[in-house]
Parts: sequence; structure tokens; C-alpha cells
Amino acid sequence: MKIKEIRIGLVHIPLKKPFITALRRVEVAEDIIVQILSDSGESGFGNAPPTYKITGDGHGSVAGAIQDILTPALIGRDIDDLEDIWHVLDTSMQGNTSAKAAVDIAVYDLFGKQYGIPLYRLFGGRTSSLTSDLTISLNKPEEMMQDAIEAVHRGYTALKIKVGEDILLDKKRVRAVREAVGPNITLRLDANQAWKPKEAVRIIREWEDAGMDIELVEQPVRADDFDGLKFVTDHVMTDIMADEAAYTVRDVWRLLSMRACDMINIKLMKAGGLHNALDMAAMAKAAGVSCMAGCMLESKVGITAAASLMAGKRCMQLADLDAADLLAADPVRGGVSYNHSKLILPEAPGLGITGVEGVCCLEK
Ligand SMILES: C[C@H](N)C(=O)N[C@H](CCC(=O)O)C(=O)O
Ligand SMILES: [Mg+2]
Repeated sequence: MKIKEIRIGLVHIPLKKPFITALRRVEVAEDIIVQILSDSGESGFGNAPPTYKITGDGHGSVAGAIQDILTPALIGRDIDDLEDIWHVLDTSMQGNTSAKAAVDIAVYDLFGKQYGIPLYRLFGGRTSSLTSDLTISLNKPEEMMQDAIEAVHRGYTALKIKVGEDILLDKKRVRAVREAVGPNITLRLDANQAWKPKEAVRIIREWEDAGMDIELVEQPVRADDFDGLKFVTDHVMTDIMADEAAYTVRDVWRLLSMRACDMINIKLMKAGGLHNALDMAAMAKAAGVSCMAGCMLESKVGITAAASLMAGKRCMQLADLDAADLLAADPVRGGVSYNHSKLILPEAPGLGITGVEGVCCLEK
């Protein structure tokens, strides 16, 4: 099966409510959909959400990277030549990890379709269903409390609380949510790089002393401050997870060698696709560090790919694959099926995706 054509387009998907973090506010999610057509008439699907604030990737750069660099290098290649395809993705240009991820996901989808195997089985087939947390956006404490109560009513048992805007308010946010949901709901926090290392240690210790029972804190300090991240990890009892810091395979290697974090959030859009995410998971496993399967605000294409990886690999213990439930519409036919916190992996080959509705033209 050979790569014949690579098409790209854009979908706009409204959110159920604005998604707000210490880094950005989003009301309508955008996702670049990649479709790779094979000479045998099969289609593989991938996606790349433009997430300027995190990956630096935007509409024009994703389109340019795919059309100008990756397409000429990949047309005519055999889907079986995975190592060569990964080499092209990894060496054809610096950065552009979302574009690389989109193509990598579509190639894996075609590979699974060629051999009639669902990707989650290809990756290890540990389980066929997952439980995700739900993100509670950064808002006033009362609104976050209401959102948390509603999420628990919808069946979520783990919530990812966004913090990182005004330390005093953060304290109120966490207390309000913990008091509202009670002791049996898992709370994890994501500061999206907002704190200085000493600030982070102070506030996390206060939550420890106050018995807030926080499972983990994600990316408390700037992405490039590995020493600061290690400082926080070394000075609190709560587990610290690297997210924006764990961008490339090499970043993960450095973080693990430094013992700078307790856990890693693996996202395909940072890693540049499943092949690099697999390397990250293998390194984390060797270091005895468990991982989260994370996501951007993206369609079910990427969510299915990340869920397939997690469902295969034992070291991927936690799922933050809630984007599908944050979106008000689902333009993707096939892929994971979900009922709020529960994601069921498809048994159809590859990602089990047959098409995406409402894809419009994407100009460079
Ligand atoms: C959507 C997911 N639960 C999440 O919170 N991801 C963010 C970044 C997503 C974005 O800004 O698009 C994270 O883990 O930092
Ligand atoms: Mg995060």
C-alpha cells in the first residue's frame, strides 16, 4: 500500500463552554484534518489543532509544513516502511510537531487498516476502555465549584482543575472544589507554567497541610525551567507532572535523567506523533515513571490515537482525554465512542475512522 495523496482541511467545532487556562481562552476549537489516500483506495486520518500558545503551530505553518515539506517527501512511500517514514518526519524540518503528528497518526491509521488490526491492539491491547478526567476551566471559585459538581453528576470521578491565575484565588478555587465534591473525587491541578518554583512549593505545601488531597500538580513552572521543576518535585510530597516541559523525546530523557518530575504528560501534538510518544512511554517505563495520555483541544481523531496508545501501554496510567466531551459537536465518524468519562476503543482497523464532516478548505 503506497501513499498517493495527502489532503488537508479545517474544521471548526464549538465548545460547550469557554475553555480557560493560565495560557489561553478558547470558545471555538479548530482542528486541521489530514487525510492520506493510498493507491489501494484506503484513507488514513490525522489531525493537528493550531495551538499557538503551546506548540507554536498555527494554520499556515501546519499547512506549509505538510504541503511543502512532508508531502513531497512521502508521496510514493510504502506504508510498511514505517521506520523510513518516521525518519522523514523527524529529520525533514525542526519543530512543526503538530504537522508531523497529524501525518504520523494518518500513517498509523493506514497501517492498521492494511493489516486489519485496531491500533490499540497493535500497541499492546492492554484494555479496550479507558476512564478520562474532565478539565474544569479557570474561572471564579464559585463557577468552578458549580462546574465540578456538574461533572461529578455526569459520572466523572477525576477532575483536572486549572489554576495559575492569582495565588490567593487559586487557594479559594481548590478549597471550593474539594469542599463541593467531597473526599472521594480525585483532584489533579494544572498550573500551565504559571508559578515561580518557590511560589509553587509554598502553595502546594499549603494544600498538603490543609488536607486538600491533590493527586498531582501539572506543569507548575515555566516549560524551559527544568531546574525549577526539579526544585518543586524535590520539595513537596505531591506528585509533580511535566507537561509543557516534556515536549520532545530528548526533553523526556533529560527530565527523567534529572529526576525533575514524578510523572510525564504525553501528548501527540508535542511529541510529533505516535512513534515518538511510544519512545517516551518506553523511557518512562524504564525509569519507573508513569504517564498521562493528554490532549489539546482537538477532534476525536487525535483523541482516538492517544487513547489507542494508552490502551496499549501499561505505563500510561492516567487519561486526560476530555477534549471530545468539551466539544459541543462531534464531526468525526467512527473512532472512540464515549459517554462522558468512559472511552471505548473501536474494534475496526486502524483508528476505526471513516470520515470527518464539515471540513473546509485551508489556505496556507
Ligand atoms: C484539553 C486538556 N484537558 C488540557 O487541559 N490540555 C491542556 C492544554 C490544551 C490547550 O490549551 O489546548 C493542558 O494539559 O495543558
Ligand atoms: Mg497541562
